[in-house]
Amino acid sequence: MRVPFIKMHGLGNDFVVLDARGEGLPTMTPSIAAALADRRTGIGCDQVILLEPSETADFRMRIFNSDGGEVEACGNASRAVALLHGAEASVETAGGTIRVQPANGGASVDMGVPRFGWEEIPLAYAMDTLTMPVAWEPLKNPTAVNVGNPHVVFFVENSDVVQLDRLGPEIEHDPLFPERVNVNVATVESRRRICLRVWERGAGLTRACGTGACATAVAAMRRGLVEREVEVRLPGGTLTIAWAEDGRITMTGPAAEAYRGSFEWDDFA
Ligand SMILES: N[C@@H](CCC[C@H](N)C(=O)O)C(=O)O
Repeated sequence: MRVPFIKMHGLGNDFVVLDARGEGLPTMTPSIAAALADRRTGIGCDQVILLEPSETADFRMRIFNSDGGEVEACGNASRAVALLHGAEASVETAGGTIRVQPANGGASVDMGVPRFGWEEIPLAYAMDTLTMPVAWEPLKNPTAVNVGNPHVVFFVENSDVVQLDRLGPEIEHDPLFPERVNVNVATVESRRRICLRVWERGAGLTRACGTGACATAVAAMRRGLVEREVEVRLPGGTLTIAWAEDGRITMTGPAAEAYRGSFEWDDFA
């Protein structure tokens, strides 16, 4: 079966989008997703995004990391699919229903309400999630936030010098995080600006992580370090994150279509 795909990205965090809202596809599996995502032998991307019909929202978005694991949320892909859909829509994800609105070559996304309970992150055992009593070498006392998916956020003096390629996988796989975790290292530059690098669970270092930006902004707001609306600068560009009094997070930023193509399903199955 020949399957069309759309290559998209949000701030350089790139996706292979398969639109199965009309015609269905054979069953997606972790090994097919990993094979498609492979940059040497597949199409290559950080996440494979599968759009399907939904019974509760305008459509459903399924997210597979480049290691093949299916996960709950992806901020940058939410903006990309908003652009593809071309109109305001509710989107069912495994992390909850979000609302997307295309705007100025990108989109605004209502990412829902963050959760802070240790069992909601989830952590392996009870502890304060605002200032966690844990450390991995220079990375100390992070904040844990679940924004549909699990994040841990370290505030450091200079995020550029952190060995995230070495410490990221160690923290991601620490038994403290039974579902693994996305690892954010952030420097607060002013009350309206944060600089961020992210080691993504199941994908490694990426140019940008939308949910990481949301988790980091909310963590900094909870600590009183920044205002309720901030710019988060990532290696691939900048997102605006606002946390409203009603508890909901809005993420705004660019997204783009790179090219369209097709592949033979059996070559990856
Ligand atoms: N790139 C994404 C996050 C993708 C999922 C993440 N790696 C996880 O495993 O939770 C984003 O922009 O949020």
